[in-house]
Amino acid sequence: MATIFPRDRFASLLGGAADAGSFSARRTARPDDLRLEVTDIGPITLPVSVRQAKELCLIGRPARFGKGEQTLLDAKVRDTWQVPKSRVKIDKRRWNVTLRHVLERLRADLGLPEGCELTAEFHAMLVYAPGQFFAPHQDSEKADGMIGTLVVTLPSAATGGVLVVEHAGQTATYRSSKESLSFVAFYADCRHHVRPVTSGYRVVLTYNLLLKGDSVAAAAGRTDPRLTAELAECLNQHFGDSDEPARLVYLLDHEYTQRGLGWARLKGDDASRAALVRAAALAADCEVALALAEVHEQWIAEDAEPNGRYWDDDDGDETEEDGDYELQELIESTTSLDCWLDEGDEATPTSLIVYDDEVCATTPTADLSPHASSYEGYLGNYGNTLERWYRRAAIVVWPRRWAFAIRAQASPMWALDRLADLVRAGDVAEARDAAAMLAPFWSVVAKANAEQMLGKALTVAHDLDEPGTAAMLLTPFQIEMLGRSHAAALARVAVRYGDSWTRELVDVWFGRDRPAYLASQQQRAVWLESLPAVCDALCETPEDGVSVGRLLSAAAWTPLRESVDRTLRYPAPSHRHAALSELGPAVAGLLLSTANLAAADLRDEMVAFLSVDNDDLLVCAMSALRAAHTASRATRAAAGLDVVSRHCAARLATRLARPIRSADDWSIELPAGCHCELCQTLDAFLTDKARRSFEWPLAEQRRRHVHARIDQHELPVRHQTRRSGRPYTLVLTKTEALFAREREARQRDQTDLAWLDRTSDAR
Ligand SMILES: O=C(O)CCC(=O)C(=O)O
Ligand SMILES: [Fe+2]
Repeated sequence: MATIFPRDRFASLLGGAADAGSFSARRTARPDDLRLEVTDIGPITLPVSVRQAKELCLIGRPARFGKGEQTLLDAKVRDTWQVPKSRVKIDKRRWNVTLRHVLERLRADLGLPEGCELTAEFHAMLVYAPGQFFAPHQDSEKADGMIGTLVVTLPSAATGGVLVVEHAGQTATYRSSKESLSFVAFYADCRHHVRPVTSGYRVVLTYNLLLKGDSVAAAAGRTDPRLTAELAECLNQHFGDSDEPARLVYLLDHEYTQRGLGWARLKGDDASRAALVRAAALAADCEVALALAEVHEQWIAEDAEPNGRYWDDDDGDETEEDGDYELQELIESTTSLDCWLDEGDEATPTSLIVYDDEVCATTPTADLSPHASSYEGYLGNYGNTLERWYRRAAIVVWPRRWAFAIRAQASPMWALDRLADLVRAGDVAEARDAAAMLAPFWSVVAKANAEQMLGKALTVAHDLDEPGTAAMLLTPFQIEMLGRSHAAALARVAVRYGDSWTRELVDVWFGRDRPAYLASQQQRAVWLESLPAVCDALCETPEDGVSVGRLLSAAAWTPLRESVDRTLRYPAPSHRHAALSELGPAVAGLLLSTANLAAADLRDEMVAFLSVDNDDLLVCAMSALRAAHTASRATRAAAGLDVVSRHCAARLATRLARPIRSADDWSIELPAGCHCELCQTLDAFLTDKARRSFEWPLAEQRRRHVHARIDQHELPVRHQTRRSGRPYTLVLTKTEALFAREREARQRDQTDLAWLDRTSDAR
């Protein structure tokens, strides 16, 4: 026998409990209850005559429909006449009594508890001539408190024009009456359509349905104590006595927009179920929140027989959105929650993924209509897959003893605020205990908004006065998030917990254990450029910010030097130089930081690294000097940049002192790399001053090796293959670029040297 999990029993008890309200309902009234006049036409007689209906069409305008924020006109979606509102006059005295009466019954039909009230706000008068219709759609919530739509159909001899309303896989159809006024109400999350009118004219008044009063509070008065106790028992079993924080997420049946979500405004059965869940939670010492859920399901699906009809019959039990596939097996479902409202409707920004073993629902998600879907067709291992996204509302329940952990998972920022509040109130011990509860999940949840949380986290970590918990709180962050605004808090926390604690933290922030791709080179470089400002701020803190700054810069140097070393090994000179030049500002940032911090050891190490005789490194050094140029002369000197500048100048001068290549010197240097017999032949040709071209019979593989060597190092040599004879002949020709490049290099050196002369006073 399959086990029934407590959470499933919970959902099924709730399913049986509700008053079985419907998502739509109909009531009727006598035609004399409506006295309606339209300007220029006069009183409308009921049943509506064809003559008056035609007159209404003549003064009508094509009706628009809402799509997102827009209202559109498209006769393929909505084809009906709308009579201008200003022309419609209804005798209110009589009509309001009828409406109140009808709405009171519809309230009950729709499963809304006594004690709350439905009111209707006139929206539009519509006339459907033969052939006119309105394709499937969902009404937008046009006002706060709007929970549905009321359609009042005037009696007429029309046929067709059936109103079809769908919700959670169920369909209701409403034909208009020849004699009575018909009132159809449905919730705003129902898809509905009007089928084409086949003969005569269909005339309706549409209303926005508003809910007055608190639907959940009204239902609360009528909850069955026995059922509440059973539900509470399910909660106790679900949570058991384990120490792991857990939730129960009960998915409701109706859809809500962010604007429309609120405890007081739950629709239909959701209201009475929510009242029960709240009562059971209270009995089981749990807390609750209302949330919006996005459910993503992935199914294995199979192509189905196409049925080819546009207007589906209502009695078919398959209500697939387009009927061309059938669901076979659920591969995966993920539920994420946002927009968390506690019992007082107070909102907490949330972004939380919940696990399947904490989710339950009375109506399975697959019975609802997805707001998006994509059919992948055949996909490797799985065959055809279908992905669907649904929006549902959810009630989240958790034991009060885990309140802090559960809320912290939903909103880490809230957790930090709460810890700060506790500290401020003098409850440091309680704050410490609460913070310790975050340990199992903090590194995962804090990553989401880490950037905005670092400042608060530093302060809280300091105030807890507990090194282990403080380190746990700070571990999820990355060095690139640290800005000058964090300096004071960082210095304070470092002084409080000491050197080796800080060193450990800084290492983690630099991603010692983090895959390299997580912090891109680019982000790191930008951060290094900002490091002097961070160090400035650190130096200004009353605490010992300088030693933190030294720790940071020392930790930054190792990976930066490795980047430079890696870049030096790029074979193509153009890439190598571009990348080395890009690293210059980061190198400058770090060097300037050493000046602020008087970190002479690190400075000397960096200066020595930059001052070796290497033409490639010169590119990086020049770029660093240019980037640091805006710093004051004293700072540049303290950063050792004057030494770097002198080294570059000397190296440039040496290079410029070399004789200019004579016009008949065609020798080219082949960079080291390969010593194979082909490369030796190639080298002999390249270094030969006199030879410009070389005809070299070579088989394909061997030709390819030679090509690769030439291209890899961007040598000024053209390679062509003459496709005659066997093997083909590789024709190598040294190009004029050899001379052009040398001229350009010399010019660049001159410019650089002149710039150094202008900008340095030390020479
Ligand atoms: O004409 C009807 O019955 C429904 C009209 C409608 O769906 C709307 O105005 O949004
Ligand atoms: Fe509608």
